[in-house]
Amino acid sequence: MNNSYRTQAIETLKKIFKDKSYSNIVINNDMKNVERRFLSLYRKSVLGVVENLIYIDWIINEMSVTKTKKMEMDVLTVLRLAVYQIFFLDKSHENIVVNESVQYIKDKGNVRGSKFVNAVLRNTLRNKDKLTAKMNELPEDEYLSVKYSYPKELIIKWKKQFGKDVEQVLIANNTEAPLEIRVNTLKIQRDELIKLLEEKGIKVYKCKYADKGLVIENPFEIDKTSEYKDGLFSVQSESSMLSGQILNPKENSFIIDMCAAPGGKTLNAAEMMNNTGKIIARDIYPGKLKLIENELKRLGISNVKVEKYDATVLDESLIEKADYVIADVPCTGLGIIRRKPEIKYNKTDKELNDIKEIQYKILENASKYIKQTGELVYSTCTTNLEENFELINRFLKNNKGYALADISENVHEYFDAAGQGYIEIYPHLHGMDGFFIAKIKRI
Ligand SMILES: C[S@@+](CC[C@H](N)C(=O)[O-])C[C@H]1O[C@@H](n2cnc3c(N)ncnc32)[C@H](O)[C@@H]1O
Repeated sequence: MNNSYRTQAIETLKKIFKDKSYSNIVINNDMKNVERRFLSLYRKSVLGVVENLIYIDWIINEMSVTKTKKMEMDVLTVLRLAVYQIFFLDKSHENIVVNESVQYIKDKGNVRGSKFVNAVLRNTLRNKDKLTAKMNELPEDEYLSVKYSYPKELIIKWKKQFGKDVEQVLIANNTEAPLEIRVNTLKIQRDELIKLLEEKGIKVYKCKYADKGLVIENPFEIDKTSEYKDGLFSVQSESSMLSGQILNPKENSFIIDMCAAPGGKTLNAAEMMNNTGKIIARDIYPGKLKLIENELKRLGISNVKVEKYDATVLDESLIEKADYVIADVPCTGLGIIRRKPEIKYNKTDKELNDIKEIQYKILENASKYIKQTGELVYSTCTTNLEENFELINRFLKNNKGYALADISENVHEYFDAAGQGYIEIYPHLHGMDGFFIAKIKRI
């Protein structure tokens, strides 16, 4: 091992914890400072700490009189990284991990801190088996919370929702998500792209549920390939692709995408319409809209107009104008913990209540934009019922002119509720990101 990647990993972790930045964004940004041969260890270690934070802090608090809440940020972060590596990575490196961690704090001029780190980590190494045994004896909710690193409130909530499957749910949400890509059918067909990628030694197979999707088995730096630069595909999760498959827009339609950035669903719809018709792609954050504009050029799409707009404000000029509306609303993100593990620690009840009201308002506005023959797809990347079926139900009760539309033909035979107009996707059942997708029509 080598200390240089450790220094960067600690800096990255500090940004994630102190500034509450998304791990995937910070990692992608900081990766350039890490030697190529350490990239995989760097990424795995940073994500591993975030994913197993409650477990790690429980171990540190068992082994130290000074508790994690009282520790200096540098010392705490070094300990978190080392404890992760001691418990989750190759055993043979344990002593190197301790030595490098102690050295890191010493190099900062903190001799007392380095002695403390040494004592906690040596103590941890000596007591590893005892600690695991003690963890296994914790009362059930606490055990699940510590072992899989989810706040206790979420364990209690999910026990109510998933019953005896809760442990499977926790495990599935801690499992690394596959990298999926969407074939740009304006430029190439799926079988042809498979051939091109395989010729380069990139192993791919077809997604089970998404007709335009491929799973990349050995995903590193896929965006450096000429196929990516030529716009033959985009990175998009299979669940997100299904939302387009459910929308299934006809050529020459007019679509409003109310929460469009970074553009996955807009771009998929544009490809499905064969670059005909028109899509207005809106988002409240102008910085994120630039991402869509860049993608339009790369993919060769010309039927999209990008606009900054707040979806909670009704746009009178668009009432009953759209053939389709996409309302891919901001949400708690509890379905994408596999990709952004910090999501499990961040949400409060107040935030949830605020977000539900925003979602409801966006849905209400969306419903006003569709023509009499139009269709609206509402989606979230959360498994939280309050943001999903319950929200749709509330809307339908308050708005008698609307109903759920049968989508069973769009998702083949796989989802029971598709005939009733919606699907619920779960990592533990489908191996995909947790999503809710519903199609609503006027009646
Ligand atoms: C789930 S993401 C959309 C993902 C996107 N549809 C895609 O497939 O790539 C939700 C988006 O809603 C945007 N957003 C949040 N509040 C908004 C508002 N009031 N009006 C419009 N967009 C909003 C966020 O910036 C975020 O990009």
